[in-house]
Amino acid sequence: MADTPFPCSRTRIKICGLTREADVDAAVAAGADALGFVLWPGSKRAVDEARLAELSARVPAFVTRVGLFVDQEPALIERCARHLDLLQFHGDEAPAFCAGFSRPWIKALRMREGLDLHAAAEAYRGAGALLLDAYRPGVPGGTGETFDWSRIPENLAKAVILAGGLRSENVADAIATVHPFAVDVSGGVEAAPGRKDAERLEAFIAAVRGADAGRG
Ligand SMILES: O=C(O)c1ccccc1N[C@@H]1O[C@H](COP(=O)(O)O)[C@@H](O)[C@H]1O
Repeated sequence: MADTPFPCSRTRIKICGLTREADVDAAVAAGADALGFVLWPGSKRAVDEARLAELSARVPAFVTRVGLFVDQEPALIERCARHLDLLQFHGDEAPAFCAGFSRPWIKALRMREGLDLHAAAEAYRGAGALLLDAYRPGVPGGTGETFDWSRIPENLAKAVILAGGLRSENVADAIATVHPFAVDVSGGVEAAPGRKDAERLEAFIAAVRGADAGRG
């Protein structure tokens, strides 16, 4: 097992951007640990509050329901929280804002040049983890792009959820390089935006499990 502050023999897997019942069922059946629902209306994968309630009701116990928000209204976030286990803040939310709700939270950081991850880990010390995503100007996330994984220090004081352009073909390399606590995928398991592909989902989860088995 890697010598990191958050060693884990089983990399947790979050499947994000679910919009359909069949995809929720497929992700649960394939063994996902967490399911993400995008509440930001600018996304091609957006669901509204009513749809969130329907989809989250299908999720069995011990699978974490995560709501993704981008600089949104506190009242909306708190209403959605009723159907969620964890909040994912994917915009420019300040630490105090993220901490102001009735659920635990994680903070997404886009890996723009010059980002000091140690400073961010200290600033967002109330987060359950930091989710690291690719940076593309003007786009808050879900770009399907990777970033230079070697920029992630091994001794970060927060658990890392690695995101950004992951797919079954590159996730084993990503795990070997970063030793993340969890991986997060959206576009890499889709047939089209918001429509997951059961075969790609299964291949992704098998690739993660294969990488875990190879770590010894
Ligand atoms: O999925 C979206 O549309 C989205 C919109 C705004 C912010 C984040 C979004 N998605 C998240 O981005 C990462 C990486 O996604 P991908 O695997 O590269 O497609 C992941 O956390 C998505 O949930």
